[in-house]
Amino acid sequence: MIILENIRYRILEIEKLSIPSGITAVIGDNGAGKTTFLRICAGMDLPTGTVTINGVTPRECEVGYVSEFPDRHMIFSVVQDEIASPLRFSRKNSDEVSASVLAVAEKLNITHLLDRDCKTLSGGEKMLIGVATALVAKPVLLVMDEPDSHLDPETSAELFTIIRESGCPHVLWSTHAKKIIQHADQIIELTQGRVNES
Ligand SMILES: Nc1ncnc2c1ncn2[C@@H]1O[C@H](COP(=O)(O)OP(=O)(O)OP(=O)(O)O)[C@@H](O)[C@H]1O
Repeated sequence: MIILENIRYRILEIEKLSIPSGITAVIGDNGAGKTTFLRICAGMDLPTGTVTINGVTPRECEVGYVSEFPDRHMIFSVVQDEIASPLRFSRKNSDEVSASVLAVAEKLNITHLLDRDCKTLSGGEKMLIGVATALVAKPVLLVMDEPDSHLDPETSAELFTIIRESGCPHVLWSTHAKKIIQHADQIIELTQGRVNES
């Protein structure tokens, strides 16, 4: 369970919100606060109030974050090094890193991209590399900020199935795509920084 209490941060004002496990679609108009909400859930920004994921703060557990603009956050030149980065930074041994990178690349059907230069990828390919990099360390929370804005509907639907099958306990998926919203386990709708009660 993700629990937010007494949150005040920029546009956000959330008294109490409990998010069960599963895929949660985060929706709302432009400027409603979706990215701000995702960033505090991921522990990237620290609000007034508390955010916990299964009883601990986001910074005390493994969180994978996929930005709306994943190429802005890529730090390595070659795709496989980029995907490997969370594991290398946590000093996993190289055999384990290689096996995990290959496994996540196979799941996302991107093995043909592993040797490519990140700069040469299309927008959709960069998004899939961002998802692979976020998933490789088996996060307890996967946060994705409008991944479908760069993906064609078919790839977006495939991504939904892959994420569902990944076994990641908590997924926050900001989206405007009706199909994703329909298939999510729950929906959080934001209006000017507040959660709509439904
Ligand atoms: N660093 C910041 N400082 C001050 N205000 C900010 C900052 N970042 C975002 N905002 C404002 O907070 C509001 C919510 O922004 P946010 O990016 O969370 O919305 P969003 O729902 O993700 O929007 P979109 O769908 O357009 O991406 C906007 O009015 C935005 O201008």
